[in-house]
Amino acid sequence: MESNTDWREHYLDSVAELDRRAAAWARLEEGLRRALREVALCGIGRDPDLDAALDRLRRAVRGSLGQGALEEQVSRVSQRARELERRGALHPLRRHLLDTLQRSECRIGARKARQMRARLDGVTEVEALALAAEMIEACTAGAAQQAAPGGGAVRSAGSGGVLRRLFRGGRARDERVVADGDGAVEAVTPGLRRLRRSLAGLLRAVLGPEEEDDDGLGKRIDGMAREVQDELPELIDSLATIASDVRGRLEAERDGLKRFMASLEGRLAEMEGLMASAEQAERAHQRCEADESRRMADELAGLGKELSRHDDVNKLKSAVNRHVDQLGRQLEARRRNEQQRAAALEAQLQSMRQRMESMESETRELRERLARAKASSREDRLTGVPNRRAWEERLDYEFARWQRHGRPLSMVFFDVDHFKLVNDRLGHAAGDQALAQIADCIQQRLRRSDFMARYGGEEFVALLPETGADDAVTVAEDVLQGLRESGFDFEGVNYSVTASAGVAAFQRGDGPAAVVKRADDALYQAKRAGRDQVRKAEAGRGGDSGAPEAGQPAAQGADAEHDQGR
Ligand SMILES: Nc1nc2c(ncn2[C@@H]2O[C@H](COP(=O)(O)OP(=O)(O)OP(=O)(O)O)[C@@H](O)[C@H]2O)c(=O)[nH]1
Repeated sequence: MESNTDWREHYLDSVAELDRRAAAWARLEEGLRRALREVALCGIGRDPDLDAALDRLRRAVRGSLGQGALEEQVSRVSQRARELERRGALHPLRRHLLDTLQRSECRIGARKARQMRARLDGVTEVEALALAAEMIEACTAGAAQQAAPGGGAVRSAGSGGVLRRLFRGGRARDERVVADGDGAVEAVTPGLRRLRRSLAGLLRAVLGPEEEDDDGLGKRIDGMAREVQDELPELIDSLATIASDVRGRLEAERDGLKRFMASLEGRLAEMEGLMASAEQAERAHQRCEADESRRMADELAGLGKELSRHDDVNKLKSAVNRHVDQLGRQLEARRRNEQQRAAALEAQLQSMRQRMESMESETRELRERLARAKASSREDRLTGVPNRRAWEERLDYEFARWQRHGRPLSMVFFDVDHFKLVNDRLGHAAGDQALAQIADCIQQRLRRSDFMARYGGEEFVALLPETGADDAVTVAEDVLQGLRESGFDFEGVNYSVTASAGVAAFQRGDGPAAVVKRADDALYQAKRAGRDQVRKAEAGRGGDSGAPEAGQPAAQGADAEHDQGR
């Protein structure tokens, strides 16, 4: 019985022991499952402590350690994994800060960046934010140092003109940014955009808006900047050359005008002097004449006295002779004086006449120069057709006429198709020649009463008075046909070229800006429809007759639209 009881207890103990072990293994298995889940969640290689714990766990699982040690390793791995999981929300912030640090290393300095990177390990959210603030401060300090005269980038950029140095300084920084990775390419674009803006500003400041508009230089530079980003330093240099040429020309004009004004003042002063001396001479002459007259009167009085005093004829004769001689001498002297005075007056008159003539011719020349300058400020230098400024003036004029008379008025925009390819394939010089020939071709196909201008770049615009939308479409089609037939010549070879056109007629209530927009939209439609064709703007309010209703104001709301531009 005893032995039976012992055996049963022993058996039950064994079962209990097995149950305990099974439960322990189940716990361990559960622990391992959890650990593996968490490890999978966290990802291997994310953290040195976790990697070490995983290593120890791997060794424990391989069996060299006892169960207690195994459990301990599992619990360490899960604890570390849980910690990492808890800080998971920080990861994007940390990664972002690390990226930023890497990109900004050149500004912050390698040592400081290394220190900051070390501090990023295991930081809390608040600490990370504090670190970000510190980073911003360090970057700003770095930038300020670089911007300072003789600072970093500018100093290392070498010689070759202020603009070139500035740009190279900027580009060197940008290049470093590009080298940092794909996302950083974004950082270059705003830089270039800023640069283009600065170029446009520079252009406007140096040339003035009129010069810029003259040949669409601003637009051209923008296009070129986009195309040849790498060649921007050269572009800036050529821009600086153009600017200094134009400024030189303007300064020469101003100096010429100054010189003319100075010489005009000199001439006027000279003439004033001549007039004053003529007046003086006249006064002296009058004094002389008065003296002479007095002397002659004295002589005559003396003669009278002699006549009454002398009874003796001989004495009387000699006295009369004396007086007559004296009077004769006085008259002779007076005649000589008169002759001299007449000669002096003639000389003065002659010199004044010469001065007047030279002043007239200089004034005429100046007037012509001013007229030429005025005309050239309204002419596109590249193509010789009116420029944007002339266009604005003519548009105002034709718009006012249209408002007054209400006769049809249409606008056509022409844009050369794929013009970029001409530049790309044949070079900019060919592009320039093509534009001049295209402008000529358009002008040839228009009436003399029409007005055509270069709107900018490869875009031209025409105003067709007394022409409704449908007739304007016919004219535009004729122009496109002309371009198709003539193409353009470059270095003895004829190349084909086409253009697209958008037509819009003035409608009741229109201001110029509304018509410009409709014609431009129509041009866009022509481009979208495959180019080399004309599109007419949809007739909006009031039909497309082009004529305001009799007695109605033609341009309701036009004033508001008028200055908006495109
Ligand atoms: N040679 C030269 N090129 C110019 C001038 N003004 C603008 N361009 C160029 O004209 C081209 C216009 O290109 P885009 O605006 O892309 O138009 P496009 O190639 O004509 O194409 P679509 O208008 O869509 O048919 C750019 O390459 C400008 O550099 C200029 O005065 N001379």
